[in-house]
Amino acid sequence: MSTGKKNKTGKKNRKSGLSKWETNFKNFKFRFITGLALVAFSFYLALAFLSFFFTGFADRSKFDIAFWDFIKSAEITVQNWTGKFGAWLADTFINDWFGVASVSVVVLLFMTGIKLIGAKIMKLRKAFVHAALITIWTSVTLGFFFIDTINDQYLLFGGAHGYFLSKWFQAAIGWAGTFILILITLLAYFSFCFDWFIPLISKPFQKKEAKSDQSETEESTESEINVNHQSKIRAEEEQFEKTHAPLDEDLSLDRAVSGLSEAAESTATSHTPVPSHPKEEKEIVIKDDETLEMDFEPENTDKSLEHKGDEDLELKIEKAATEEISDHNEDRPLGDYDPTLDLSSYKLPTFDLLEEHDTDSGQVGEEELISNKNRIVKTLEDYKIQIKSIKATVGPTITLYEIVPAPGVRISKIKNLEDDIALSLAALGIRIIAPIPGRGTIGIEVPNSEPEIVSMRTIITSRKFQNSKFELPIAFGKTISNETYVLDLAKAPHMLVAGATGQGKSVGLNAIITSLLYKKHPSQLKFVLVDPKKVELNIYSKIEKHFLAKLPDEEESIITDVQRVVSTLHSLTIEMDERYDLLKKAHARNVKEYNHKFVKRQLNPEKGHRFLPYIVVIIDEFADLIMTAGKDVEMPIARIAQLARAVGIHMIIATQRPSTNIITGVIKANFPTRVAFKVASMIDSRTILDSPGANQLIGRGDMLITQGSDLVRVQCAFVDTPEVEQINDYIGAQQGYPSALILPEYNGGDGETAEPGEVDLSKRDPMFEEAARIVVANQSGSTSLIQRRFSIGYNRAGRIIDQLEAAGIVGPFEGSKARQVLVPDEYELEKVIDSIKG
Ligand SMILES: Nc1ncnc2c1ncn2[C@@H]1O[C@H](COP(=O)(O)OP(=O)(O)OP(=O)(O)O)[C@@H](O)[C@H]1O
Repeated sequence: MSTGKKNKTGKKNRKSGLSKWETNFKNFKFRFITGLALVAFSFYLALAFLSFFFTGFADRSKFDIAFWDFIKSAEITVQNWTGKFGAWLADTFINDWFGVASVSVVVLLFMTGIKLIGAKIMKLRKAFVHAALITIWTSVTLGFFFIDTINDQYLLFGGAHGYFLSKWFQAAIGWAGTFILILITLLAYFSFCFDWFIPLISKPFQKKEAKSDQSETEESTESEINVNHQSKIRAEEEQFEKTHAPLDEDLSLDRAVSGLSEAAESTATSHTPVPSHPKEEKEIVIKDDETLEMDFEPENTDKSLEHKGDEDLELKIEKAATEEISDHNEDRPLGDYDPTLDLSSYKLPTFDLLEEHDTDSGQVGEEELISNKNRIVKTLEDYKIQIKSIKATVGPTITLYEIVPAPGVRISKIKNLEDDIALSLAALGIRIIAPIPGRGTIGIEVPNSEPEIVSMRTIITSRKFQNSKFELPIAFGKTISNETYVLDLAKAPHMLVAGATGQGKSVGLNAIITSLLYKKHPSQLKFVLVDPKKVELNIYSKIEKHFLAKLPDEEESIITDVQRVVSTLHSLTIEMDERYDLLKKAHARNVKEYNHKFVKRQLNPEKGHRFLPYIVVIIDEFADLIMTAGKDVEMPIARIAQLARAVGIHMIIATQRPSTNIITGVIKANFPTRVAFKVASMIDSRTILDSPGANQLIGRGDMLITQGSDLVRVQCAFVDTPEVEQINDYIGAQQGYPSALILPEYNGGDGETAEPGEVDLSKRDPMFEEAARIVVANQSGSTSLIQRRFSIGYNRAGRIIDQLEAAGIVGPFEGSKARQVLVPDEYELEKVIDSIKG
């Protein structure tokens, strides 16, 4: 106790005036009062300025004396409503400095004031930069236009700054030059600051260009036709032959794959009508139709009928049919499939949705470092441990002191002094790493007296995260050496997160989701969110149509009910099996290879292939779940964890209670990446990390991460709930898919077990035959395939499968695997169908 007290007092005395002031400033009341004062002062200044415009003329002669003489003298009075001080301020700002543009000072004072009070407005740094630019520009511009009023006005519109600067410009580049400069800087400012500005001013030019392009084409087409009519016909004939040449099978399949994704760039570079986007494609084709019909049909037909009357024309009309042109274009080799074209206008969240939290805090002073070093060295000396050198690495919340002990010192001796060192430093959360793997030193981690908050914004904007080539990059925070820590969930491949209540687990989960949202397009990633507490993850329901996956007919996209969790997990195992089948058919080893082949159009969607988004399953409060559902959730989780990495399904499970009955051996064995926030006991730490340490953390996002052998201490990035809300609002406001990604339905296996004898084949589903053909063509008897292909509910698809089984087309139910198809080809199938009809 007494050591602590003494230490505290000592520290207080050592604090410089400046840091005391900083501490006060962090104090909410102090900020609030300062804010109020600034707002009040801004009003005062505004009144002073306003009054100056009316009273400045009357008061102007009084400003000629020195400031103090002016203020002190009781005889001098002014008409300005804000008295002599206000009058003097207004005169100085307006006449001596920036003229009317000085109003920006009032605005800035007001904004700073309300920001300190707690209002959420634009970033002050940004406001200052804009205000400075606007003030300088306005002052020079007014100085330029009112240059002649200098002698006969009490008011300098541009202030002395504007007057002198514009005078200097005029002398240097003349009045025309100055005028152009003023105009250009204004346009540059608008172009730089407002995204709508450049399109707005370039629009009229583009229209003209487009018009002249069109008329040129029309003209040239006409003259071409008139001048070289016969050669045009020949060209058309050749084109017809080309387009009607037998189609390569792959190409025709590719065309079906293409859907929305025709090469967009080709329209930009080529004058030939190449489809880009469905809309554009239509427009271009229609335009061509019109041109062609105009050129060939009415005019030429008529002309030839009138003047020529030969058979050529008939031939020509047929061959100039528009479909041939568009066919020709479709035959062009297609570019890569781009899954993001589904939502082509989707924009990743912008950085300004994230806050910069308290960037000024967390400076570790040299004093603190030296004092800690001395204490460490002294404690070691007290126990007769000599050291060769000591080095400090300052992290955001922790400083690592690395010691090289003198030869002959036993490492275990230092390790045993953990408590003594903690006592001498009067600090919690001291951790000794003896030795630091691969460094040959002993590390002592000491918490900083003023921990820094690592803002999510700094981590997301970091080069390391932005340039990351990881498939599923997670920006967790900063390591002890202040490096951004990014982890690839695709390689993790499953993660266990534990931490006692209030130690930063929820913030950690938000950081994980936020990182992925900042990197991935909705077509590339889906979340399955399980939140038995019902409050933590509910915030993400706004992005249901972009990033969430759920069971069919499920209303809520965030799963809170235990029974639904069980169904969802089983559904995920079905999805996993289906994905495995697809990978097998595609001869791909993992989802990355598979998607690469799909993107390169080497896989045919007609055969059931589809782009596979990553699925990240996040289960919060896993303990609650396992206590209620036990093996029912443990088994599917274990199964997914064992197998799903290759097919792009990754799990993150979080728990407050990392006891062995919750984190069972099966779970632990399949979750190699472990993240521990501060936990209550060393046993908990061992359960989660297989080593102690998590019990010695300092909380508030301090965490240990292991991906196998080594343990990394990371300060988790802080992302506050309002920021997460803003990101969700931003994404939610954009166009999404019609619904969340629908997972295969699972109904406890009931739907799959109808006895073949019970099925009446005379009451076949109208889609029976078509379904049979699809099943045989794909050689896969899966209910969800039928569900997807016909957009029908699970029950109906299940009934069709039962009928197919009764007809001997598919085999019996085989758990979560697709049924075997018993008919080898369509020829055989037709025979089966005929016999049923028979
Ligand atoms: N990375 C961080 N940086 C700074 N402060 C943090 C960080 N993470 C958490 N905190 C602080 O700790 C508080 C509790 O965090 P959080 O809500 O994540 O705890 P939790 O472990 O999820 O608790 P519970 O299990 O009860 O939900 C936060 O409100 C915040 O003030």
